[in-house]
Amino acid sequence: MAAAPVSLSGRFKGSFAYFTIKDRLPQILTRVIDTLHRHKNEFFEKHGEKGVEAEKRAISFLSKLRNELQTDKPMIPLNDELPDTPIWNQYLEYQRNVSNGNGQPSWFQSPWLYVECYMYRRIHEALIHNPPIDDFDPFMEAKIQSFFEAQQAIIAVCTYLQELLKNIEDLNENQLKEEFFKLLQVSLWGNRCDLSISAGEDNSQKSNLLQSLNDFKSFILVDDMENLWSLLLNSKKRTTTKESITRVDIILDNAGFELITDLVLANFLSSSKLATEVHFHGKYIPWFVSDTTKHDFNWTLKQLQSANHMWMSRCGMNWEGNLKKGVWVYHDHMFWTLPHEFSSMAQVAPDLYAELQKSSVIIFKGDLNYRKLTGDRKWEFTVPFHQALNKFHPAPLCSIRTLKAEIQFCLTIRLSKCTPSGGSQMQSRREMCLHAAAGGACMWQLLPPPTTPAAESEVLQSHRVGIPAK
Ligand SMILES: O=P(O)(O)OC[C@@]1(O)O[C@H](CO)[C@@H](O)[C@@H]1O
Ligand SMILES: [Mn+2]
Repeated sequence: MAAAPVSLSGRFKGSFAYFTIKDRLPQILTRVIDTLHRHKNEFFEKHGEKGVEAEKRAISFLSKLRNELQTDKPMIPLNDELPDTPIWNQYLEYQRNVSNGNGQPSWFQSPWLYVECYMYRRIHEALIHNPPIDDFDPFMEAKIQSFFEAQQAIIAVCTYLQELLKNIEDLNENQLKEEFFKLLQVSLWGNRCDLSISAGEDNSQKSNLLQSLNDFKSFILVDDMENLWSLLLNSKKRTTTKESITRVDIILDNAGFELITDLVLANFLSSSKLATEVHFHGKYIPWFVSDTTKHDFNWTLKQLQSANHMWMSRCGMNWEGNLKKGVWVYHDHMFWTLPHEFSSMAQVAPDLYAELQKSSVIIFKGDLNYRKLTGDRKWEFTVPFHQALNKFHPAPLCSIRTLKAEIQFCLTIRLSKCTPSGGSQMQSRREMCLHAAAGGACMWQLLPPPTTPAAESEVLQSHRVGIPAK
């Protein structure tokens, strides 16, 4: 197998990576600094002068970080006392070694995936170093605002779910499949509500997404929901004895509306008995502005329970009940907030890899997870997705992602509404590729780890067009 290509990086001027590091990451850092400024009085009320002093030190730390970023300074080791610090500093050493003497690892020369993850870990370090504000989540305000901005959309999906649950026992297989496909797409489009791509600007779902699914269908040129359905249905049919289980793992992405869509999907999987267990995986620290932490997950359930809308509160009660009964489990392993490609998981976090091997299917939500699945490298579009996983497959996996970065794979083309520049005709299953456009959406399904080359050819489809307006 050919060596993996170079990583996407800010050293490629004009790339999305370059634009992100040059413009968007400084914007996000500035927004964090402004947030700390705006909470000065709260820190004083809660902690007195100590809180104000801590706020000043954190702002000074973040201003220095922003200057390092904007002037392409070398990355420096972390020096807080968190359990992941040695792993981060080992990774910096690794980057020094692989930089082939091209100087120190730095913001515009090192892999985009590393520097972007490193920025969020340095933001956390700025707070950790400054008690008593060390437990402050600088993105909390934006995540809460995004939740409340999406109230109508949340009411719509919670209402839809509760109406559906009233007669879910009476649905035949086709009707169940139809509902499954709908809720998968709601979860897909929920991924547009990401505050990192918007650099913290409001990016919440305002309208009832269920009414737009048909309009959005053409933005998913090819999806593989059928195979995902077959995998779950076959597993359900095998789950006749109480010993065997169907476990679905959802690697969460953004809090707010996207988290609600993932919980709605999970509720449908449990109530339809397509899954006997659902495991959620959130982030260990505040991450990529809107990614879900344990606090966000629990806050969301409490917020729903106390909502003055019957179906929202019913959802919140049911979901908390599922967690208490153990049919739902929440995990937040620190691996998800390390810079590593997922192909390193078996070495770096063997416990997590072993946990995921218990899954019947793993659903990876969002673009960052997709980038880590494929190493965020300059792959040719025609490279088999399975190859890009670089032997990472603890279980059958599916990536549901709205495209926000250049990386993209086409494996087999069943249908395409776009042709590469030059209008080439449909080519053989593995030759045609769609040139990366700005945005789009994918449903990805990786079948159980292929045993034969032929099995691999059954693997993925993907296409892209622009992401539809909300
Ligand atoms: O994982 P998510 O929430 O779908 O997206 C996170 C994200 O917007 O952050 C990066 C830009 O800063 C993008 O690569 C990536 O899409
Ligand atoms: Mn995210």
